[in-house]
Amino acid sequence: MLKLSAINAHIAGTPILRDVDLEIKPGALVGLIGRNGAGKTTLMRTIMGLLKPDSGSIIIEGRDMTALAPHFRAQAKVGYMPEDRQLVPTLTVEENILIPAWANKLPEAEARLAWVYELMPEVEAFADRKALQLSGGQQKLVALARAMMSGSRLLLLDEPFEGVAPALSRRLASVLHTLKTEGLSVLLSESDYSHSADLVDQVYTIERGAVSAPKIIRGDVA
Ligand SMILES: Nc1ncnc2c1ncn2[C@@H]1O[C@H](COP(=O)(O)OP(=O)(O)OP(=O)(O)O)[C@@H](O)[C@H]1O
Repeated sequence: MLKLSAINAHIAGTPILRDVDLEIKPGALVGLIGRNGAGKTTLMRTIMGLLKPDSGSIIIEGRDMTALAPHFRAQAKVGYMPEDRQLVPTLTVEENILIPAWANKLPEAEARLAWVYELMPEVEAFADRKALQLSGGQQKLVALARAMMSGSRLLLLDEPFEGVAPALSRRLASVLHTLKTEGLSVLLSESDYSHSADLVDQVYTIERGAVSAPKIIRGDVA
């Protein structure tokens, strides 16, 4: 599904990612664990094409995406939930969710929205509210819903549990579990194992921009 080979990337002249190899098999839920500043966000932004690597390759579903612009990821059915949510506060929840569909002219937007609402009926319940009227945890659910609009094959979730109250965390975990049973591949970052331990099949750790060999948690991944 996703294969990164020997990725190096810098920000403002400082090397951040160092020789990163990482693979996500179809249907796998993979953790990326590292402390603040370890490089999790930089790695996700690089996979999404928002930061161009200095060297290495990014293969998604067998296609070399290394030099391609971010919108090719949406076409390849990859969705991204940034750590800071990045909702447009003055737009409604539904408008925020539909942004990737409009921006990337995704086909079947209505069917995808229906699927998102089916998995997260609580989001449909506040679909007409402005994003700024929601709690931080509710905004995380909306950011996940928005990522799911384009991400029907692979989802990159940057610290989805960060700052989310326990009840919503459990809800988020249950949605991720359902997505996995539907065959989606997921890369999920966290600063420790507290929420991902029971969820992931495999874990990579990242420290100062270097990613360790994967640790297998569950062996049922293709
Ligand atoms: N815009 C930027 N300018 C300069 N340095 C940056 C910038 N963004 C990130 N960095 C540096 O890159 C390194 C990796 O940051 P990154 O945000 O990828 O880490 P992270 O693991 O996602 O941590 P966090 O959980 O704090 O977001 C850090 O040392 C950070 O200071």
